[in-house]
Amino acid sequence: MATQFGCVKTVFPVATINRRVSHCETPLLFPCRIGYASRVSHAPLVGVRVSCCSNKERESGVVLEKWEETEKSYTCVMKFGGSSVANANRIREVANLILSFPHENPIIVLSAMGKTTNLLLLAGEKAVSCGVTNANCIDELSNIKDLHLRTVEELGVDREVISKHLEELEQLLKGIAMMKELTPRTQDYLVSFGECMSTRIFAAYLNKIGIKARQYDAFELGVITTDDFTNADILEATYPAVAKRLHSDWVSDPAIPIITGFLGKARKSCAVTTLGRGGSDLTATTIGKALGLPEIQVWKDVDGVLTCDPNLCPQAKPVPFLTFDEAAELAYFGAQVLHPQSMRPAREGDIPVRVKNSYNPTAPGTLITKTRDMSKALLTSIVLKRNVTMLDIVSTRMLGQFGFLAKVFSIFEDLGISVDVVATSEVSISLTLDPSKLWSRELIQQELDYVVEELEKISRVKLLKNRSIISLIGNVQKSSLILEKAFQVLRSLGVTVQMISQGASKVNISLVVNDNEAEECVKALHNTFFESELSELENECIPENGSVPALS
Ligand SMILES: Nc1ncnc2c1ncn2[C@@H]1O[C@H](COP(=O)(O)OP(=O)(O)O)[C@@H](O)[C@H]1O
Ligand SMILES: N[C@@H](CC(=O)OP(=O)(O)O)C(=O)O
Repeated sequence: MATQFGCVKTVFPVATINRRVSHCETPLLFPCRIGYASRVSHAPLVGVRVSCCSNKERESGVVLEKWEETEKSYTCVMKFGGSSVANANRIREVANLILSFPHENPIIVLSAMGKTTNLLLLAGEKAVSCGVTNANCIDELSNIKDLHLRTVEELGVDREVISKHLEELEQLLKGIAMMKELTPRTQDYLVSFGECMSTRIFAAYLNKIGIKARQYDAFELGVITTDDFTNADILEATYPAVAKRLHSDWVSDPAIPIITGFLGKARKSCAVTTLGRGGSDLTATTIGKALGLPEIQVWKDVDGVLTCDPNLCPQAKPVPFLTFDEAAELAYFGAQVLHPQSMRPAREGDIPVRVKNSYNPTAPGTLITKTRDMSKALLTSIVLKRNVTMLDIVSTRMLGQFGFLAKVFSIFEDLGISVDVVATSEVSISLTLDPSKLWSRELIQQELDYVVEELEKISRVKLLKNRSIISLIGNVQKSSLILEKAFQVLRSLGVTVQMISQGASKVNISLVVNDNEAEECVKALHNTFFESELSELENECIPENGSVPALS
């Protein structure tokens, strides 16, 4: 698969090329075989290619260097989620999909097969109370074993590639049963088996069919994180470490890297960490930034980012273009399709992210870039976050008292609780708390009790549970029109909005309503903004004749 290139005669300045590729108006990056080396890359300048350096580019007068013969290096990251590699058949299809881009040298990031992460979490929970002798009989363990052993058999690869992991997994569950506890650290180690096995199977399969591949565990590759088990943050040291390792392996022995998504290594304890559910997207964008690659692809089971969760609105349509800000907001406010932090490295590296469907590779997908033409955009997507807790906090002191907001937020900071949506007046604040922080049931009540107790020292507090945030992501320059339409819909449903907030990012308007009304609201809003005839005119939708991004 590695393509040798002829003698490269000219090269354009790194920054120019980087800018040109990243800002490529046409989203077709693959056919545009521009030499690429990135100013954000931590890798040495390699892989410069010139097969299609157009005249236009030459005329820009930036021919600077002569290069010796170079071998092509990595060209993009392709991340495949659990649904894309759910069984042997899917693995074959993904391998074919990768092969269908013969001129690319991708870096592959994989999630665990299918629902393996959920099964591992359930197995861990059961192990806590099942007793040591029953630990090897946990149903979820059997399901995981069946799936992985069946897959290696069907693919015709040696079961040795995962047999040690399956044995160790069983031992680990026995250990949890013996200890009768599952700490966040152990939980991360437990779920890491999913990605460790899927990548080993995939790499073995590629090698079997003659494509040279090399498996990497992210925690050995240089993905360094905080010690916040179950939700670790990637640290800066990751970028040079990953770039150095992947680059030197490429130079010494080129092979397609198959890397575990979702996992990292804690800086202090050196234990395995996870990046939060759906964290493989973040692994992909991190690697893309580390190597300064021209494109990051995340392959899912939907035709890109949609106008709404398709489980909620089956009529949801793909959104062809998004900005990093829109995608980040959408992910942060609960759209499962992207990990909330995944846009950060892509934005920092200014690397386009393409969301594609591995079940329907010819669908154009969604292209996420720094900027896009917003002149026709009204609403991009509607996102629902359920089971949110809202706090109404009214100062008991006099009007004009300064420092009230600071005191309130310092209480949240002390408790490590994130706040999602905020609306303030001089003497009152309404805010919603991030439910992902409220991880275990007992802790929720404890935490909330403590928050209220602390806040009551300076204010009157009303705690309102079972609320939902409906986020309207789009062109907030047109907020009057968005709100006019939205409130018409909500009024016709007889729904009272309890809080409204326009994000500083200027791409999001959040509305808080009761949980039991939220779904109906989202469906009606989606119908008005995306399904009616008028909405076709006001919103950007995929054109029928498809002048939208496509892969070569
Ligand atoms: N706005 C949205 N656009 C696309 N998919 C969404 C959206 N909101 C929720 N989803 C759900 O996200 C799923 C894809 O995300 P995920 O399951 O994390 O993919 P993968 O495991 O393949 O990485 C879809 O199957 C869909 O049900
Ligand atoms: N396997 C992990 C990480 C991940 O990113 O998965 P997926 O790409 O299937 O959402 C999870 O389920 O959270």
